[in-house]
Amino acid sequence: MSLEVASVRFAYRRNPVLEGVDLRVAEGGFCALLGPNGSGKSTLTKIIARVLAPAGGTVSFAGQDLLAVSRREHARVVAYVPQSGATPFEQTVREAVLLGRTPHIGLRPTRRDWEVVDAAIDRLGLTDLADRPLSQLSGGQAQRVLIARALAQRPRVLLLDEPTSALDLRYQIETLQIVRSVTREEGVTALIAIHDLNHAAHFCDQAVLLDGGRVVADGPPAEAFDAAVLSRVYGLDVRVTRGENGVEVRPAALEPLPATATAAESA
Ligand SMILES: Nc1ncnc2c1ncn2[C@@H]1O[C@H](COP(=O)(O)OP(=O)(O)OP(=O)(O)O)[C@@H](O)[C@H]1O
Repeated sequence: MSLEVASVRFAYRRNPVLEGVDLRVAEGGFCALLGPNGSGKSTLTKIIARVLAPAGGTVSFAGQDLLAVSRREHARVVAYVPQSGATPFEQTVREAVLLGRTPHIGLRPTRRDWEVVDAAIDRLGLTDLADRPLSQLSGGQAQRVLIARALAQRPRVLLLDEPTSALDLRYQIETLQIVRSVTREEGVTALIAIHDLNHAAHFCDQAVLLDGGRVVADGPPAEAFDAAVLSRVYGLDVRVTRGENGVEVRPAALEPLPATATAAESA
């Protein structure tokens, strides 16, 4: 059982963005979707989330065609955390997270639904903010609400589009730990668009690198990260080191600088 994307093509008007993308994430896998700005990461996650329809290709999970099932069935399988969410009116955190239960709820939420909601709120460290309106949250707190909503959905596939972009260091790490534990403990399959190559290498078991509308590297990060490929794709000279702590990517410009005389010394 796996999430499979095959030959997916997409263009915005006449601007082709995805030109035959193939990838496969094993059930319970945690896959990083990497690539420079504009390489199509968001577009691909939106296609899997059915926000956009591809011009061609297929998306399936466990053999089920995710582009053909009903919206409700799709929402039972796939949860999507967009880059940022609309905060329409004075909805509270708890009400916003309850929206994640929509595909499971009958006429009204049950006690069990509220338990799942409160557990997701607790997991994202939002308990103290549960009754606060979304309009009164910081950017990072609002981002954590979107993640809690996706977890409350209890999906089989979790798609996250740069979910840590507004988070401080502690919550970046905690969020990635949470997603990893959801994959490990609950067998959820996760695909995360992310810019930090080192976070991807540390937390994910697969890295897929997009460039020019195609997949140019795919595999365990330690194998997929190649200095020559990354340098070409990002247009920046990078070094890749492999040590006890796994693989690490560093721009050559961040290598220690040669010692230079200070202004005071040379005066
Ligand atoms: N709504 C849109 N209309 C037209 N072009 C778009 C639209 N959304 C994105 N694009 C273009 O499609 C390409 C891929 O964008 P996408 O947002 O998928 O890239 P990305 O890899 O997620 O980028 P980033 O790292 O900056 O978030 C870019 O060239 C972008 O300008």
